[in-house]
Amino acid sequence: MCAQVLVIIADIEYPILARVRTQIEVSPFLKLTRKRWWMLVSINIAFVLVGQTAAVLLGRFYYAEGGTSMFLATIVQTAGFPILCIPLILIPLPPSSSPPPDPRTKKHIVFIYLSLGVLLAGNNLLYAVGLLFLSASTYSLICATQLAFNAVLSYFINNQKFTPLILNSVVILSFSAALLAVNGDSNSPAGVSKLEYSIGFVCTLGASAVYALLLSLMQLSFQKVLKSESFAVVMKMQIYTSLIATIVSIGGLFASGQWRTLHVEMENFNSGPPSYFMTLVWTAISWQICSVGVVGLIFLVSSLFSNVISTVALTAAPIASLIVFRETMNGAKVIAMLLALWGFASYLFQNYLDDSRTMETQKSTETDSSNEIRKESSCVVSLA
Ligand SMILES: Nc1nc2[nH]cnc2c(=O)[nH]1
Repeated sequence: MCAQVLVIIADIEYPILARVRTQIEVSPFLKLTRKRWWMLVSINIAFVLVGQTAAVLLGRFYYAEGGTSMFLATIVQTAGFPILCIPLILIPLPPSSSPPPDPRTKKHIVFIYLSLGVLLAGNNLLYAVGLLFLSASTYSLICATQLAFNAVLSYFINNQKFTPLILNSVVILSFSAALLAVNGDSNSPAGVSKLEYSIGFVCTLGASAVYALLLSLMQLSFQKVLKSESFAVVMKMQIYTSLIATIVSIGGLFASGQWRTLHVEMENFNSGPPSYFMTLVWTAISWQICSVGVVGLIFLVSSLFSNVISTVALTAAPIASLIVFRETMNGAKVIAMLLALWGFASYLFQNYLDDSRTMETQKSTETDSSNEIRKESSCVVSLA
């Protein structure tokens, strides 16, 4: 899951513009000029866009070339997690101001990592089954519903507000998925039956829902137990949950007996064993590049922005798969894509409104308090 922690989600309470201002002007940790800030944001957007698109296409390529192991396709989504230690080591962290957790809290933290790690493994297995039966374009467009699930779940779990614009975005993204459900897909992988298409659709939709649930639960853990959303804490959450998910997925590979056929699968891979190996390695690397971008955007801008970018990036996969797999965009897919973009726009516009309101309030509070100070100092002057 590229975005697992990642998209720790829709913190509408941290509006984008307000956060941008705060990060640039106030944070001594980031101390960025506006130009450098924009450069870093652009680099991280590129990481998400390239990492996620490459990972989805490579995942489809693995199946298209004769790969059959859903568990192997699950493992590669998290197995590259040691790469995440690089930014954790390279980026200097400010000394922690909070006391170390007591033994009870430590137990809770271990429980959180374990349960979220297991949920993440299940989530990645659902994604792997979805991609087995669907074309890359249909798969990606269904994944875009994660934003709608996110809006609904964060209303119940994270007390996020649900406005008419958010409702509009949920309804439109649901229409987009429904259109793909009833329309079928002329680009479905060879030999996929109607029933298998339905299984692929349901698993991908289920994965998008579980992904949104993971994000909301992670945000809840940061607020209630970890009591921090610092760079190190978020990175550690990403690393430990990926470690657990990788162990669980490897367990699944052995329990299912799929490991016995891996050797044959590699020998029979259409483009040869070296290509088999490189496909898996680069899928794992691509998911981690995407993860670095998602976490980077959370810190540079906000988790909401990060979530929206990774969802918008999903619409790049259908375009890329036109070129790579010669898939075609039929009318239904084009309309589904336009609906998805409309859904994102509606979601973003709500955040823009929240931002503007927060900045207005901030400005008037600042003006009020500077007037207060002026009044007080004139008082002091007159008293003197
Ligand atoms: N981990 C993960 N995240 C995704 N987000 C969209 N598609 C996927 C996927 O296949 N795996």
